[in-house]
Amino acid sequence: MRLIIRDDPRAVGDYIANYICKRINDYKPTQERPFVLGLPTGSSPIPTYKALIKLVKDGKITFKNVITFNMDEYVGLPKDHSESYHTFMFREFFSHIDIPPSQVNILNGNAEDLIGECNAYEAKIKAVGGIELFLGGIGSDGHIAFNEPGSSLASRTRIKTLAYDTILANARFFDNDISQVPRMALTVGVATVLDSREVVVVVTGQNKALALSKAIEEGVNHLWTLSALQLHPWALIVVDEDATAELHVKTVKYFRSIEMVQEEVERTQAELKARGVLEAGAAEQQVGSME
Ligand SMILES: N[C@@H]1[C@@H](O)[C@H](O)[C@@H](COP(=O)(O)O)O[C@@H]1O
Repeated sequence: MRLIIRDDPRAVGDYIANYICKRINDYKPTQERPFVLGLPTGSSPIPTYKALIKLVKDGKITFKNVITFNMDEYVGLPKDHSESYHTFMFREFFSHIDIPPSQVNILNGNAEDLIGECNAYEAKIKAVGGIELFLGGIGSDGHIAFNEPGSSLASRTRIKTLAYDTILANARFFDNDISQVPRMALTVGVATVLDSREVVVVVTGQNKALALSKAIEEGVNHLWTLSALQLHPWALIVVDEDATAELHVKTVKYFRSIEMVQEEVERTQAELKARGVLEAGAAEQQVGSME
């Protein structure tokens, strides 16, 4: 696992957007071989979405050959409700980029057969070849998607009852009225996220600091579902300074030193490539660090 620390949420968003942009461009997606991207909702990914929109507008990236799968959706909230994740995604991201709406996948929390909906979602992910990169966020109790504390780390897309803490946290989007917050959601499982070839998670704000420390400084534990990322071969967590508040100083120093060495390696590789000592492909392969 790699941990990248930036000053504030905006710098975190810029870092992740550039990272995703590079991944998609290096993949060279086509209609026959699209890039499959998993996406979250929440306030934390908004700076990333803003930065990605700018990259699209500046012509640095296109989403024409990208297929997306969202992490979760409330059960029973009308699709066009201002706080449905469907509305959120189009308002904050999809309406501003060039992705064909037919390539956007979001769970239907109003399906007649909710279990069938979840199973079909898993099947569709499989049918398009699996998710290349899953971008995620976390709740303050460490949940990834809506995998609340106690979720099975082997879980798949399913119906989930929300934790009271999450209902309280999300009440800010429902006029601070807890009674308006849906009690259930459809969510991809922890194993669905772990199945993707790469996972990138955004964690910003002091209210996520405890969850971050539990997830990276302690063992894999279903009470902090983000900790399952320790089992993934290619995971990256990008955080702001505030989110590091509960980490040991030595943890922060360690991950900073790794980033420094990684940058040095990348610089050397780029220089060798420029001088024709290394072949282009070889340089990229060596630099793509997996933990
Ligand atoms: N289901 C979503 C999660 O996917 C998201 O990570 C979390 C954090 O939201 P925020 O980024 O607003 O703190 O909110 C909800 O619970």
